[in-house]
Amino acid sequence: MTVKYIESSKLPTPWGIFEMHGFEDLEHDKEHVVLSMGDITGDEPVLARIHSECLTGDALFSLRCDCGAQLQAAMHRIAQEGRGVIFYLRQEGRGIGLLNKIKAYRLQDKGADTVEANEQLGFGADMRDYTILQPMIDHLGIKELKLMTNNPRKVKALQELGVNVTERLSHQTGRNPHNAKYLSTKKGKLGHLLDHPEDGE
Ligand SMILES: Nc1nc2c(ncn2[C@@H]2O[C@H](COP(=O)(O)OP(=O)(O)OP(=O)(O)O)[C@@H](O)[C@H]2O)c(=O)[nH]1
Ligand SMILES: [Zn+2]
Repeated sequence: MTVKYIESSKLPTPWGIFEMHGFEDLEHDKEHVVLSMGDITGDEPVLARIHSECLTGDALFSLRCDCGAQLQAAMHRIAQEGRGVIFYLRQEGRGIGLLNKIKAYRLQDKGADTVEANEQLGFGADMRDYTILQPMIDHLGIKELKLMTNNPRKVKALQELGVNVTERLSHQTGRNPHNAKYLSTKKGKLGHLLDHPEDGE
């Protein structure tokens, strides 16, 4: 197995006290973190967020995307329910890494959209690989997920890997004037299910 469980500790947050589990991903040389609350084993599907690292949005308050708001909303929803899990996967920039994301942002500053920018740099629109999830899910004893996401391709990718997603829960938040075009592109080119009227049909 290339993903190894290391240790767990408490993580107090503004929304409640989570349990934080650290995993080492030997294949990709990454350290992943899972936050859980309540008993996530058992037959009842677990409220879950599979969140891809976004240093700019999650930690630096960037308004270019909706990641930070989605992360906070997920923590809030889980705390309200008292049971759930957040996989914080170190797949920065949809898998291209932070420095390439900055290059992509530079191209977007000059007019490209988020997909065109990746392509101009020689990457696919979405380079993420979710195979790392299975060992973490198995270790934590999770059977089924109800997933907070607007991305149906994420649900499909997980189901193809054998991860049981029973339900997709819409997770729309964090829209602002700086990310409106970005969200429209996610809807138009990446198939995200967003229902703001400005995002078109
Ligand atoms: N390459 C690239 N990555 C970006 C850009 N904006 C955000 N990201 C990354 O996109 C990832 C989040 O993916 P999103 O497409 O926003 O959302 P998702 O995870 O597919 O879907 P949701 O579950 O609905 O959030 C994070 O790793 C961000 O760092 C961008 O313009 N270019
Ligand atoms: Zn982001």
